[in-house]
Amino acid sequence: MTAPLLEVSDVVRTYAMGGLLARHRTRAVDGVSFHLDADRPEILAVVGESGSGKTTLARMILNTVTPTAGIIRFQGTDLSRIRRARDRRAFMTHVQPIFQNPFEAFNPLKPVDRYLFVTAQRMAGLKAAEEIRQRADDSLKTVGLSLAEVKGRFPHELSGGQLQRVAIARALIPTPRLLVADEPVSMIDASLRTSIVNLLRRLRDEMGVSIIYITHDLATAYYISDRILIMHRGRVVESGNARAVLDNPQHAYSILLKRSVLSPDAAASGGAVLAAATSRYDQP
Ligand SMILES: Nc1ncnc2c1ncn2[C@@H]1O[C@H](COP(=O)(O)OP(=O)(O)OP(=O)(O)O)[C@@H](O)[C@H]1O
Repeated sequence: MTAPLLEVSDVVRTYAMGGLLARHRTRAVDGVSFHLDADRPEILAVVGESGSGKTTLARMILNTVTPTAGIIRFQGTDLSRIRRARDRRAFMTHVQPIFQNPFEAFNPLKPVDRYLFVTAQRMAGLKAAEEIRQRADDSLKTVGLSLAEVKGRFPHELSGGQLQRVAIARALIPTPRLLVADEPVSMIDASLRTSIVNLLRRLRDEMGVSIIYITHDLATAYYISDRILIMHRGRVVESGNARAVLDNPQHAYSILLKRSVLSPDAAASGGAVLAAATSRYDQP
């Protein structure tokens, strides 16, 4: 039997909070379990308000934050057992991050093509200059750009949408099986969001890449995801087929989340309506 691509089992992450006298632990992620099949690429949306634990969960899957309890396995390997640099590199060829702000992901003083070349050398193990250039160009073409367009250009010479495409191209160079995309379109101009979101869908359909898509945005989650996890205070309160859950949420928090996000007031309030509504939900 093939091991799942990713198995997250009862994972917890706590952090110490407060000063010396009022020290307590907060459960950023509190007993989360799910898995991704190895033979069925999918987009899994993880949604929830700010502070619900989405980024902490993403970091544990990327193996940059260690769970306090529980196990995460990638292709059957327990991530806590990956210690040697060589094994870490091998893991990173399979699981790649996409971050929220592409301008923070690149050094402003380095031309962006350097990143692609270094990734092709270090992560994909390519040696010949022509092979490296070719892999960078192929990867850029997958995201609708080309090496000729970005060669020698610095991050500030590209739009946010173009730079996020370069970040995705870089992540694709080692031919990963899983992308962990944490709010990948929230800093991108609204007019360019759809093209990035469509790109994620194409990567699933044409390259067989699974994607964990972390977002506040229920509309794009509805549009591209196969499954959804709704998180609240570190826990998964509802999960299932994305359209079924969003069309007909069952859990009180999911109903509130949908209502708050979709109400006309919500767009104008920049999240204040959601925060107010969910804090009402939190009242005992
Ligand atoms: N390094 C840390 N030290 C202490 N507390 C942390 C740390 N990282 C996260 N937390 C806390 O854990 C909780 C979950 O945070 P997390 O960033 O995972 O949520 P999120 O859903 O990704 O929020 P956002 O959408 O705002 O990024 C929050 O209460 C946060 O303050």
